[in-house]
Amino acid sequence: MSNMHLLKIFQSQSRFFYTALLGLGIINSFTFSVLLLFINLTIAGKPFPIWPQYGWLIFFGLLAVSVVTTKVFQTYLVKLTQQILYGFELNIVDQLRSASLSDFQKLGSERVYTAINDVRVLGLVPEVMIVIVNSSIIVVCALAYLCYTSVAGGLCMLGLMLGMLIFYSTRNKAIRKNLGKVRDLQDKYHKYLLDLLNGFKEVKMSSVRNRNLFTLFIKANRDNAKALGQQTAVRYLDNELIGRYSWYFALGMVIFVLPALFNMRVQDYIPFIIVVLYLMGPLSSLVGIMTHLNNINIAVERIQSVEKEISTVSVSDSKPAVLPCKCPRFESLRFKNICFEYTDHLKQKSFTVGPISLNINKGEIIFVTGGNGSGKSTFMNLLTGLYQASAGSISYNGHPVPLAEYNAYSDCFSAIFTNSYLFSENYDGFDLRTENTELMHYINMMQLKHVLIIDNDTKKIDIGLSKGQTKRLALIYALMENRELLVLDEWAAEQDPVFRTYFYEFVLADLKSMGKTIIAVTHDDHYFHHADRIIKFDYGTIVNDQTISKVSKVAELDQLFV
Ligand SMILES: Nc1ncnc2c1ncn2[C@@H]1O[C@H](COP(=O)(O)OP(=O)(O)OP(=O)(O)O)[C@@H](O)[C@H]1O
Repeated sequence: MSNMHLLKIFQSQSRFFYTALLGLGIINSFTFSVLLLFINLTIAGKPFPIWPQYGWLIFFGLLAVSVVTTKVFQTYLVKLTQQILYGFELNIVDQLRSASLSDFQKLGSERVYTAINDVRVLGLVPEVMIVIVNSSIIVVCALAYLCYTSVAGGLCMLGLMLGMLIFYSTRNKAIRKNLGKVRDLQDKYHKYLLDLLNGFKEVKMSSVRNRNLFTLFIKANRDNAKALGQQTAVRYLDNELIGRYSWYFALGMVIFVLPALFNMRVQDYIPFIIVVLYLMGPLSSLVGIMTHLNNINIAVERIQSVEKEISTVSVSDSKPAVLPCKCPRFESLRFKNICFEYTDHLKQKSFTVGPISLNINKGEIIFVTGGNGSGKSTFMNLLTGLYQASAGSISYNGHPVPLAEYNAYSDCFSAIFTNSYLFSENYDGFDLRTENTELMHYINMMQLKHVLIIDNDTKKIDIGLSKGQTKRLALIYALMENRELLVLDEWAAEQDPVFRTYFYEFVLADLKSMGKTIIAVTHDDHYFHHADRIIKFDYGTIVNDQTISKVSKVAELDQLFV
């Protein structure tokens, strides 16, 4: 990404950006030129050509104008940068929440963490931009002044600077490559950290795993990053060193070579010496700021690539047309030739689900069964609109559901997945007070009356539950969503035998009488006779879809589905 791109981002945030930049440029170039002229005239013992008696006033007046202009621009830039910085941050999260599940799974949380960290780097923009603008103006003014004094000398200096520019841009390319590698290492580092945090128990349970994770992955990664970081820092410092000393070299040329070459008198080459000295500060600032500029450019590049990846197939939040905000009463759901493919990192198909065709009717209790890896969870993700089918169509109450309405479609389901997650805050806005009779009814139903602690003040349920209890609380929350379609993925797997029997024999019937339609993935073949229908998956397709008559014997079911 070029620096121009960064400027474009600023212009897109504030349409006065280029104008402000130009204003600052004009005022400061005028100021710096006049200051340079003053210095040279004073040394040459000449008065200022306009209003010589008010020279001091012009000098300090211009300084004041330049300080005020830079201050105004600086403040404007800081505000703009913060706006862009927080905008980027929110945009990443905003796009993430509307991304499809498969995009999110492909992206990986570690990339998101690195991008969020990268956003912070943008805080350096005001400092970098002010240095670049002011220093470049001084360089241009000084060169122009030099050319005005002596064309040959000015061109010599210009040549020297161009040489330095080419030298820096060549070295900078190598540095940018290194910085890119450091960021890739950062992505991996975040991944290993997530492994350590999410798999803490597993890490503690094996000293080999524990040691390998640390030494072979985390430490090796950090060692690599350290080596690259050192190499980059040394290169930067070398650049600075070469830049500074080549300018001293230029000074030496001016003092010793120019006078001899062009047969100059002292007063002729004094302006050169002044200009060279005048340029030393800005040039070294420019070289010094390159580190930050590179970091900013790389950060923006990476943030934008993450944003682009997230936004490729993001589902819009726009108001649904077929499915209004509140889901219409459920009557039927139809899957027609639905297909889905997982792809590997080379975009090759790794597993295909479908074509799946089926109808689900109001009030049905459907058990979904099949071996490990047969496609049950993938089907559940397709059913709930979390995955978008590559072919086929879904109809809700006879109306086809377009891609743009998948969010609204998902809102028709309550779902508890195998690795269900309980949030730290009540994002659903549930009424979590003991006075809420509905809540208390569900708590009784889940036999958690003496386990859950409801804090009426904070309106929160204190969480510190076993796995089975957590799943029961998840079901309470799911029921409080008051949705007609309930999807459960191996919900009862963590329940004790007594509660499991109670769940299949009584809870399911209760939920059905409340008007729920239930689709549950289960391996609990002892309870298959509590379903109205059993769907069996194998190799990604439905191999059996059987309605269970109430008179069916458990033995018959065993033959059919096990
Ligand atoms: N995120 C993913 N990326 C790529 N392939 C996947 C992904 N998730 C699942 N698969 C593949 O899809 C196939 C079906 O997986 P799925 O999770 O749907 O099976 P399942 O029937 O639910 O299995 P289980 O009973 O073990 O939970 C598996 O072979 C798996 O390798």
